[in-house]
Amino acid sequence: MKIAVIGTGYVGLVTGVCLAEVGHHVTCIDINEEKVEKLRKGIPPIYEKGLDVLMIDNIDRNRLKFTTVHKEGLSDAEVVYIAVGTPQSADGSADLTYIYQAAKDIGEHVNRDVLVVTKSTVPLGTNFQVKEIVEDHVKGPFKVEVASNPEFLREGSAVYDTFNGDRIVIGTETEEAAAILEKINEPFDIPVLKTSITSAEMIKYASNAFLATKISFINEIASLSEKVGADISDVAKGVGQDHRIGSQFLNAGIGYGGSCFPKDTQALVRISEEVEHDFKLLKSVIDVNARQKTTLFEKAKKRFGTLKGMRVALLGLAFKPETDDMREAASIEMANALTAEGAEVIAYDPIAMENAKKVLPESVQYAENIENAIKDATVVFILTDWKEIKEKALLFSSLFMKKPIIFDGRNCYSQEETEKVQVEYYSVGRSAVNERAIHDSNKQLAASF
Ligand SMILES: NC(=O)C1=CN([C@@H]2O[C@H](COP(=O)(O)OP(=O)(O)OC[C@H]3O[C@@H](n4cnc5c(N)ncnc54)[C@H](O)[C@@H]3O)[C@@H](O)[C@H]2O)C=CC1
Ligand SMILES: O=C(O)[C@H]1O[C@H](OP(=O)(O)OP(=O)(O)OC[C@H]2O[C@@H](n3ccc(=O)[nH]c3=O)[C@H](O)[C@@H]2O)[C@H](O)[C@@H](O)[C@@H]1O
Repeated sequence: MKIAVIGTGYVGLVTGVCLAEVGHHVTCIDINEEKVEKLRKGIPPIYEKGLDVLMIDNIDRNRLKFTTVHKEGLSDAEVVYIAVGTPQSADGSADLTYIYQAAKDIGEHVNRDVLVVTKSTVPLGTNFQVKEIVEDHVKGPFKVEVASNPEFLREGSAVYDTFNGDRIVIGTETEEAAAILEKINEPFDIPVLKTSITSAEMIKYASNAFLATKISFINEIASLSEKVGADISDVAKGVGQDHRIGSQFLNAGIGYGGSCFPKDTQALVRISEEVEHDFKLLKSVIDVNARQKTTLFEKAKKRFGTLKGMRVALLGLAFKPETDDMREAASIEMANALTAEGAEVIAYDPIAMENAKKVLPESVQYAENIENAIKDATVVFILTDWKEIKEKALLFSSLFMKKPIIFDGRNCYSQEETEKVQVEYYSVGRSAVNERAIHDSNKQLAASF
């Protein structure tokens, strides 16, 4: 089938490449010339495992093209996917500027009957607006159908998720539109759920809101566990073993970040307000997450009094491992707080450092490896649980730091591991390790003055 994809971000690019991989002829359109230039050369502008190989292969097979010219991609497309961004507006709602522009672009350039498929996460009712805009701009007696086909991929495993998703949700007004999308997706061999457009739009927000709720819930239990002396790792394991609850998304930490949970939870609260529904639970989820982001910094302040003048190693900058995405990453708030406090920050991330430079304070220094970040640091903060960081941070801290102190926002190590290597260790939802010994020696030191 001839398919156009508007927007070549995480979703659009992965969708385009994977649709080409299963045999469709895909033209990806983006307004960003620099991006398209790279894409044409087979260089993905984002870090996603396995994407480059599939991209090059499908460009070579002539099934995948990239352009900045809408007409080129849209004029003979039978199906057009919209995968542009829907960022958060100042009032928390989803900003639909790019969606409306894409709809206008489609209307102006399609040259036949068309099915417009929205992959972007959009508030309820948006697909009907898209239909109206496309219809208002088409230059012929063409039939316009719309479908909501929300995306559930995770960054870092986007290609894998596309081929191994739990479900494909197809929301349409007609059976014919649903049948086209079913046919397109047949090669993926993933269960399809057909719904109305509005239900499909809701499924996406409800899924992200539920996952965010799970995270805030376990973070609340973590805070409580610290206070009563329980260990959140054991608690989460025990809770998750009940398969009605499930073990995924029960990792306590420094709160959820990324390009979707923060904006989609806010957007759903705004959607609720518009229909006079007070979504109390979701508002609390958001509040808990905001508080969670500061807990590690507060712990360090409590431990040291002030971090002024201290050299702090920040390990892991991306919002989660296996991605270079810095959107709503915990490292941003942490680097800002540390810098405002007067600390000297030296940061390291295996992949995200170039993107980090665009959003972290200018004074932040960057180390080329973990060893260099840790070497002269007084304290280490772990913010992203990259495999490399998990493997090296504890060992290197114990080897290279004069008095190793780690604040771990991702619970990378067991209490036993840290006890063994004599590192003063603070994590989330568990008691501090070696704290007493250090405090005792501090007391002795103080007494000697
Ligand atoms: N990033 C993710 O993991 C997921 C994102 N989503 C949703 O998918 C949508 C897209 O997200 P991302 O891919 O992260 O966005 P992104 O911001 O990475 O990419 C969007 C792309 O669209 C392009 N664009 C904007 N207007 C255009 C136009 N009129 N014509 C052509 N190109 C245009 C931009 O230049 C940009 O390259 C959002 O609604 C997001 O909530 C859904 C599931 C997963
Ligand atoms: O709509 C979207 O964009 C996507 O949002 C999330 O995917 P993503 O943001 O890529 O990453 P996740 O793996 O879900 O992690 C999100 C955040 O939650 C945090 N998290 C995750 C799991 C957990 O147990 N604890 C926890 O703190 C992560 O560190 C990260 O900051 C969803 O998992 C995808 O299904 C969805 O398609």
